[in-house]
Amino acid sequence: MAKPGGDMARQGALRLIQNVREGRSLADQPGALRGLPAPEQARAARLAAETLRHQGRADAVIASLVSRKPVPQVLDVLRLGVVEMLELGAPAHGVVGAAVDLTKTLGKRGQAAAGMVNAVLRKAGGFQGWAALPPQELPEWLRGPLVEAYGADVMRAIEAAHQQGAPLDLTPSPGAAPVPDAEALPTGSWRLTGPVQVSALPGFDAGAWWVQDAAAALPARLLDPQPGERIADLCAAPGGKTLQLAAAGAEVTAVDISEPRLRRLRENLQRCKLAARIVAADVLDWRPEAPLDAVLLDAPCSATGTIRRHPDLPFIRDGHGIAELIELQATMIDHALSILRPGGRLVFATCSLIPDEGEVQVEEALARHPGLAVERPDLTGIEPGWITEEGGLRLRPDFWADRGGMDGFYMARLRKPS
Ligand SMILES: C[S@@+](CC[C@H](N)C(=O)[O-])C[C@H]1O[C@@H](n2cnc3c(N)ncnc32)[C@H](O)[C@@H]1O
Repeated sequence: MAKPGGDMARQGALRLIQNVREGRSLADQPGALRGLPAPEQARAARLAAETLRHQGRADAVIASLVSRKPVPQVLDVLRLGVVEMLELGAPAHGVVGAAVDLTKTLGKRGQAAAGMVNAVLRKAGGFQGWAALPPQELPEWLRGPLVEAYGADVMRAIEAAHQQGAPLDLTPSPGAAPVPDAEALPTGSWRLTGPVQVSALPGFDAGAWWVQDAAAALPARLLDPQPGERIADLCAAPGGKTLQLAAAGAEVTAVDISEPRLRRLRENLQRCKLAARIVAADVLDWRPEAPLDAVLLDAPCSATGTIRRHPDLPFIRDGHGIAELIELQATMIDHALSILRPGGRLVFATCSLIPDEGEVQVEEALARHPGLAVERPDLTGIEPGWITEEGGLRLRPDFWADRGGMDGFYMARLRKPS
């Protein structure tokens, strides 16, 4: 039986990690922490995420201290302990004792390994050079294509950015009062670093801002919504971009296939006192009554630009399904163009680092649609080096490294011929 406090959180974290090993994302385990008090749930979630984020470095420390690789569950207990001590700064004595107790809960193999866990973690607590160990590498299915696209140096810089994690970015409503201690980023987002309780920040209840990564805020800015324009936000939930379009005064229809995610979109609109028409549908089945002025398509993708927020992603995916997503994105682009008025504009965006889900999609759309043109981004705060050959915007986690990075994203603004 776990003792209250840290032990409950450690046991919860181990459960979360073991579910990740079975292919379930950290965000999709509603029952795993049931029964734990809220603070312990938060500790468990953080511990699991940080252990996965730093797994490569933890494994290097463990490998230097064992003669034989421990069985998987025991290895995860060791990883938790190493990360808690060396990354999160927890005192060794508490961590070692708790890890030994946790190991003993793992059946016969755990009982047999308890002495080894004790010895390894005692030594690991004094390990020198943690900060200098190379960051967790991406798995080969993703690393290979990214090295090919960006080169080995950029790959290492992206992995270093994943190791740093992500700050909290906010998108302000027009005229919102600044949040104390938030850094105003060049592109207009606000950034807070360190632990933050979002609902306790000034302006939360009034809906003066919403949480949105600085990179994720750029597709709506690139669309340049105007008051009264009829705009569809396709694949809209949970609605960060819908809020931006509505705040600009556009007449927005938000379309998404997921009812639960649309519920969050509805709550976000309510909190921010903004309005949009909400449609639960497959975007490929949805057509507006009349052609639209503009469409924002934030297409489903590999989400490989969000690993600093979701360090479990490399462990639960293996590259399968990306070819189907690429095909779906192309079909969605064609559909989005078909519901635009002549001269209307489409912003295509994905939170992916893979060029086949970004630059290549736009090149192929231009080849399929004679007269379609890309309009080069001209946004406050972006850097010229982020603009790609075909005229899109490629954002990477290693950009703004001294400011805390940004999610990986691709976006381009396409103009339908008049
Ligand atoms: C990248 S997320 C969108 C994020 C959102 N644009 C925002 O800024 O908050 C992709 C969304 O696509 C939706 N989706 C996936 N396939 C879809 C389809 N065929 N039709 C409509 N929505 C779809 C998912 O439910 C998910 O909410």
